[in-house]
Amino acid sequence: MLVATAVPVERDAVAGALPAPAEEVRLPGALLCRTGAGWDLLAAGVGPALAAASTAAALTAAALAGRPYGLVVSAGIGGGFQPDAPVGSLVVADAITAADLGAETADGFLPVTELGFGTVTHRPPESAVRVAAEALGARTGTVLTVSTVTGTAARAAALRARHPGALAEGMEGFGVAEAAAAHGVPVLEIRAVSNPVGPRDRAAWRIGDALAALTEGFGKLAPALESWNPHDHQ
Ligand SMILES: O=C(O)c1cccc(C(=O)CC[C@H]2O[C@@H](n3cnc4c(=O)[nH]cnc43)[C@H](O)[C@@H]2O)c1
Repeated sequence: MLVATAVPVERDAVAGALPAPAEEVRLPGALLCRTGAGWDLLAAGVGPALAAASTAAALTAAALAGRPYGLVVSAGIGGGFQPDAPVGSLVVADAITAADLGAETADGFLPVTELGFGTVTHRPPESAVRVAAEALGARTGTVLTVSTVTGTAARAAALRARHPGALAEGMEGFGVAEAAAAHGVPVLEIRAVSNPVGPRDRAAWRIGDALAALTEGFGKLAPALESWNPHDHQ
């Protein structure tokens, strides 16, 4: 299993739930933290492009070593749409959607798929989403990937109008999912809500609480996913 977070403090929060010792493995474009429990952890960088590049490097290295990953988990803190995803709660993505990948037109936003390109949504295996959500006691819904953190009520409302099932937003999930899809590896995204999506209010961030939720969550998630069959993709 590969867990891709954005920054080292998120990676370390996940590592806090897994058995030591951890060994560092330097790869071209990625520094893997290998736990003794079959989980490789990667601080893949902030934003979808760097997260995709780093995750792809780790996936390629594993494939070339003849030990391909069975699952990639994009994990980290994120913004929660209120009131459905309160600060401190965990969200499991049933859809990982690039919310700002497209074109702005006089008639509104057009996703790249309507321009004839690529994809804007990856859907994690239903069975893995179910197992993860039950283990975590988390809600499931769309997690949006944005390149610009939402900072106004108007933008939050526009995103919710376009994606009524959205519970959270982050900046890496879609990039990690693109890399996983290119390797034919299933993907999950887990967000621990550190702040509400909406008007910028740094005083309202609860990063420590979200990181603690991530550690507590992975303590339950890891054993649950270890018994998930990666060949059962439904
Ligand atoms: O300066 C701000 O107003 C601001 C608000 C929220 C987050 C940031 C970041 O720079 C953190 C980006 C980092 O954390 C994840 N994250 C956390 N909260 C959000 C959010 O509300 N929307 C999108 N991403 C968020 C993200 O995945 C990055 O890794 C700054």
